[in-house]
Amino acid sequence: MPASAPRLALIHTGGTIASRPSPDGRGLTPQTPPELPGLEGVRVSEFQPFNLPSPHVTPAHMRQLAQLIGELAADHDAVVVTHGTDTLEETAFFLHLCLPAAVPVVLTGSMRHAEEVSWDGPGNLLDAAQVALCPDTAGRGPLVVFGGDIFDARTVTKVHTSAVDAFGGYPGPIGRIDRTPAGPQVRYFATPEPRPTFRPDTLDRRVEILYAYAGWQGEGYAEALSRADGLVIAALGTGNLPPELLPLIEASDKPVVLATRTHAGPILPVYGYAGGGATLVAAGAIPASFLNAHKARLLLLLLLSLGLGREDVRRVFAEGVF
Ligand SMILES: NC(=O)C[C@H](N)C(=O)O
Repeated sequence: MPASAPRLALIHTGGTIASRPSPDGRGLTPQTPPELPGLEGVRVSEFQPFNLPSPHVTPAHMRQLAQLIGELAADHDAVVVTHGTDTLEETAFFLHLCLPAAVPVVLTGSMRHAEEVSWDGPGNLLDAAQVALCPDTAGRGPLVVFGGDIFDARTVTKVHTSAVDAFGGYPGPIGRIDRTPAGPQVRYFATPEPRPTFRPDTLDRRVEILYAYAGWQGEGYAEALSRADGLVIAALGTGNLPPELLPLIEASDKPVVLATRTHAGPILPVYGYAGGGATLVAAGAIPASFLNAHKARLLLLLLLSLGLGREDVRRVFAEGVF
């Protein structure tokens, strides 16, 4: 292979793309990482920092991955990460927040395992590698490629528990890869925006998520707030809550971020009834903009770990530059 051949780092972390039925008959478990099919003229180096089902992945693993990618970026042109789909969007967003956009990083996974007829692992992996190596991908930072669609780490979300097209998210893919007889065709529909990185030395803060529902009177709120350094609430609609939550939020001195449990759309503090978004924001709550609750949690975790206070946290969420 010529010395000028592109260098790709392939990082395996587990998930269904590495899974098979376990020999003890208990069900699927991560075992062997997938092989990258049909990519000629590329020098591929493989790494496996851990081999986990993605429900076992924590922010500490995400940080470990960010550090590894930071090291590999010095002598690789692009990075692909295989990952379980359940928390893939969280790892993608964490990497998006921590890594400079100059490093092309593409995450992918599969919804079917290697012993199923419709295994989607090899196709997704090849797509991810080709997107990562595509010159137009440079400067976009971590992306997710699944089913030929290319997603922004901020907006991508798992939208189906079992379908092969498991990823979506408002306002949809930012690009697409298709295979043609002439080779892969990658098209982008959006241009990247400049953004800062958030890189604390340690992840030593605790952020919990509470999920709002009709009739919630704040059960669990005080306990969560006493344990945590900040809370995210998956609130109703544009960021509204039952009236009982208003005095609880008013009395909180720790950051309380409002996301929505609705699958798309921003937090807008417009309603003035007790518990309406306008009253919650006046009481100190911080709107999460378009981020879902689990991504807002990661941003809040990084900001608190950087030592930011409530007003600086509010400013970062309000500016929306992340
Ligand atoms: N399709 C998958 O990868 C789901 C699996 N439970 C995981 O996230 O590890």
